[in-house]
Amino acid sequence: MLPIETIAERPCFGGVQGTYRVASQACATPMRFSVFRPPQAEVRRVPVVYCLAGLECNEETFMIKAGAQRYAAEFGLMLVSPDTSPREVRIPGDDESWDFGLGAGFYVDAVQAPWSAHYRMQSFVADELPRVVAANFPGNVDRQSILGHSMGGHGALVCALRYPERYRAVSAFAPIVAPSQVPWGEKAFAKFFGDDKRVWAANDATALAATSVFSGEILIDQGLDDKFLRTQLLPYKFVVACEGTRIAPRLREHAGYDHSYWFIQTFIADHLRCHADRLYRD
Ligand SMILES: N[C@@H](CCC(=O)N[C@@H](CSC=O)C(=O)NCC(=O)O)C(=O)O
Repeated sequence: MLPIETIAERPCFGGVQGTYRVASQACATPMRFSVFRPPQAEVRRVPVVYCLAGLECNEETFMIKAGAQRYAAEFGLMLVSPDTSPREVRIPGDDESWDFGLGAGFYVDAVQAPWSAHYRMQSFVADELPRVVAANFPGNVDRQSILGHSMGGHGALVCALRYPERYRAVSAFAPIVAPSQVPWGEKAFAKFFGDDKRVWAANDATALAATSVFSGEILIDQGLDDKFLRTQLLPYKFVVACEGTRIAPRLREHAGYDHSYWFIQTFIADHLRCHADRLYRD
């Protein structure tokens, strides 16, 4: 059993928006997450979309800022958004910078001490959360998908490329696609993984593209006025890495849009419609 504590629940678009806490075995510390139950979940189990937020965010950021619930209610999708790092256990150095540690767990399983004791966000998202959802909510975890923004886009892509059998769809907003090659990722991976470049590659969407058996389209939206585009995100590297594979990135570039949730709000309906199409397909 994976019992949860309810922190708050409120009506939203005919469904319920809630924040919860679970004693995570993966992270060996309590973890928070939020869930939107659409109205359809009153009478049946509904497909589940995991929504991964970016640096400095928490389990509420995507739910409050993305404007996703209106569409999830329309399409019959449960939304699940985890916190972006452990918080109730502290590790020296976890708050020294905004792009590593607290609020910046990078959705990977650290292998290097001291981080490896608790920073196991990939196991939390890909293994444990589905079991938590199945045990406590009317979500159908045989029909799951995943999306994310920035660091969360990296997390979504890596989860889908590593575990394609678990997700029927994946998409991303302004994802970090090649963490091994950009400052945010280099800093985090050095601390989480040390020098073992095989572990780096196993957690890097651009490196994984050549070997993943994932097949299908991946919608990626990118604002062209995003201040992180040319230094941290580099979506074109992923597009090139997918050439000759069965992964089909559909990169849409949007003049004038930046890295913010205003950008995400603008295109979230397209993402959830794509996810619903695949989640409700036979
Ligand atoms: N403090 C930073 C900016 C942090 C930031 O922009 N975070 C993004 C995600 S970045 C990649 O993962 C975010 O989603 N923030 C929440 C929001 O509400 O916008 C700086 O100094 O630039």
